[in-house]
Amino acid sequence: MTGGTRKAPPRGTRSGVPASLSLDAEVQFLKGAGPHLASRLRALDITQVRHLLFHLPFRYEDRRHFAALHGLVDGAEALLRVRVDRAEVRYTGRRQLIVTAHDGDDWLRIRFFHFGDAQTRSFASGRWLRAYGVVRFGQGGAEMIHPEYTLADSADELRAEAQLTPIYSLTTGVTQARLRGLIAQALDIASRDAAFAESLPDLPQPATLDALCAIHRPASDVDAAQLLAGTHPAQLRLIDEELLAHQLVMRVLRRQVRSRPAPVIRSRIDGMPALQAQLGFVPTGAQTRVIAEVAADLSQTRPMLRLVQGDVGSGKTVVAAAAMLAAKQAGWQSVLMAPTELLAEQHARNLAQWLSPLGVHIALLKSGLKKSARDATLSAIAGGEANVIIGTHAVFQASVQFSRLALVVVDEQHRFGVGQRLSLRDKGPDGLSPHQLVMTATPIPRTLAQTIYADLDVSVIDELPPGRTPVLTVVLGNTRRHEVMERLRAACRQSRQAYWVCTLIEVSDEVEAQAAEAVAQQLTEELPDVSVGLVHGRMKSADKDAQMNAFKAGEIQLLVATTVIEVGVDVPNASIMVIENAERLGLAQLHQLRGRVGRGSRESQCVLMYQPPLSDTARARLQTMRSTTDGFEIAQRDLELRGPGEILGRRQTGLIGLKVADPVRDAERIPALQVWADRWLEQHPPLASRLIERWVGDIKRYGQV
Ligand SMILES: Nc1ncnc2c1ncn2[C@@H]1O[C@H](COP(=O)(O)OP(=O)(O)OP(=O)(O)O)[C@@H](O)[C@H]1O
Repeated sequence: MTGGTRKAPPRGTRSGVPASLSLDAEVQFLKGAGPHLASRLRALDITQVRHLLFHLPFRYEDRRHFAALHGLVDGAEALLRVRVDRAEVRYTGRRQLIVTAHDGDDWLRIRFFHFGDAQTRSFASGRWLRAYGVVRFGQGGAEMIHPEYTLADSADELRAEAQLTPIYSLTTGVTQARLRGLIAQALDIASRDAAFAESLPDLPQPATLDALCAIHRPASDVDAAQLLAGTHPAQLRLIDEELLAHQLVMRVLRRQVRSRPAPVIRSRIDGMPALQAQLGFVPTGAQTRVIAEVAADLSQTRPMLRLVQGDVGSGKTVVAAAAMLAAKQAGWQSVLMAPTELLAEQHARNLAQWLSPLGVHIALLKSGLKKSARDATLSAIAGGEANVIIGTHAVFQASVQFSRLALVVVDEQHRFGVGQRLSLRDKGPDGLSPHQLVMTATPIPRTLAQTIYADLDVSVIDELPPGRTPVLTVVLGNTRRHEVMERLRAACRQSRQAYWVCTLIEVSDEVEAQAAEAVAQQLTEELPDVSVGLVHGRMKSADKDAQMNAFKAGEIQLLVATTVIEVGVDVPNASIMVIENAERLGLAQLHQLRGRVGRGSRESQCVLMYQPPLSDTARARLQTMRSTTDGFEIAQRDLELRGPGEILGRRQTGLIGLKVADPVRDAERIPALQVWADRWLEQHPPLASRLIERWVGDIKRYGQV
């Protein structure tokens, strides 16, 4: 069934879902699903039926009325009903099919660049066409490129939709219609679930399930303006629920972690002169201050829970290095957990360079190690010879036994779940709970950080290392791709190094990898005198490693990459970054990517290429990137520009893995929620734990709320 295109069935209508299915069931058991679809859905973090409920539309399309061409503004999305006048194939630059049609008053040109003969013939003169897409007004009048369309022989056969059409983020092999059908089943299952019938105090109406239905299947009389702006009561209800659950879980987490004693590490930053000698630079004032804050925490008898916030390239790794050195000197082990293997390897390289000469034994745990090598590493960790252990979340598999773990450093916390953070408590020896240091490059104002990360104390590195020249950013349409290549050729001749980042909207490593391979191939052909490398998420770790090492060593001059390099990759000699389809990325992601250059003293450039035509928001985003390199300013602009587009259900790229709420946008709602959170913990612990379970997952096994 397709919930979005028909009038919504009343809540509770059976969509043919087996009565035995619960919200915890795996999605593969839903009608029409199966293991294959289920494996695809995993890319969207959907494994259980309940996850579908909270996979919310990130925007809506309004196809409820046919628009008149003369009332439209440039760049508007519109549903049109027009009559075909003629269709012809032309060669103007590119082979294209141009369909000319009119809506009674004005003319519209529709262009297709990919088309077949049958399609060309289908646009017979006099037929009616229903088209949905972006309308552009150029010199030749109104125009649509590749709209979604339906043809009919009479106008009456073409109707508008009864409701707003929800649009979900997708992955390969999963269409909007498919997802809508699955979500409709999930809503039916939820309507039989007792937990959803429970009324929750404090929170405003509508109740959760009604809110979910209103969002997934908006009624025909919904206040569309509110829904499109993300201010509908149903949306606000979910935002409040999620923020409340978040406040609750942060409180529980802090209480639980700090209920145990911690290893006491007295360091007085003794290791610093020795460390400084290894670094080859003097830490900035901000780094020194934050290192002192961390050292003070480590000397306490309760575990540290500290967030270190610093803009891209501000030098957070140095803080981690100082803390881990202090732990080693006091006879303890540390773990550094990175979000990707690529970063784990890079940290291992950097830290080995700084810390190995000081007698610190570093162990890198990565996938694909031969059994004998892995066993040797595991036994060095269990036996205590390894002082610093680096890896992805795999460092906390059951097979990894620590000897004296006292400090866990988590790089980029939003990829690390709350339950996992809580479980760290059990990893220390003799009932001691290790200290936790979280590092993030997400710039948010300090006061807000303290509210959002209610479980953490916050330190900010608000100073960049000296001698950095700001990155010069240029914005170019991809018709000028050739020029960009010429520039790269010239730059590589001067022994400069560059990244070329391929981006796609689709959430799929596979497609992204293919695109990157194709670009690498093309660049190799067009720039025969430049050595081109390639890294993407589907490569074997050893191959990625080899490419990164070669890039770092300067043997590769131009590194084609997917957004795997977004977080944290550090090659100071790389001074040019080209980002393809930059208009598709959010500001935060562009800022992270651009942060990969401008890390050395050389003047750096970032070329943002886009596929015209640009929407107004995309244009404003790219303009922001051109005008500033300050992460806080960019975050502020990001918020202003977000507008009615991406409202709910963005992928969890945000700060702390929230699905619906945006703590920066929704900041003013938080104070009330903090009061409720305290009250719920005191008066309604079972409700608190159920709300946490609904939004965050099962943390009960780690202790009582
Ligand atoms: N005080 C300093 N003076 C000079 N260079 C520094 C200083 N601190 C760090 N660096 C260098 O700056 C680069 C960036 O440091 P680091 O990788 O720790 O940044 P980061 O804060 O983790 O950035 P990102 O969030 O982008 O990963 C590294 O090459 C590092 O060696």
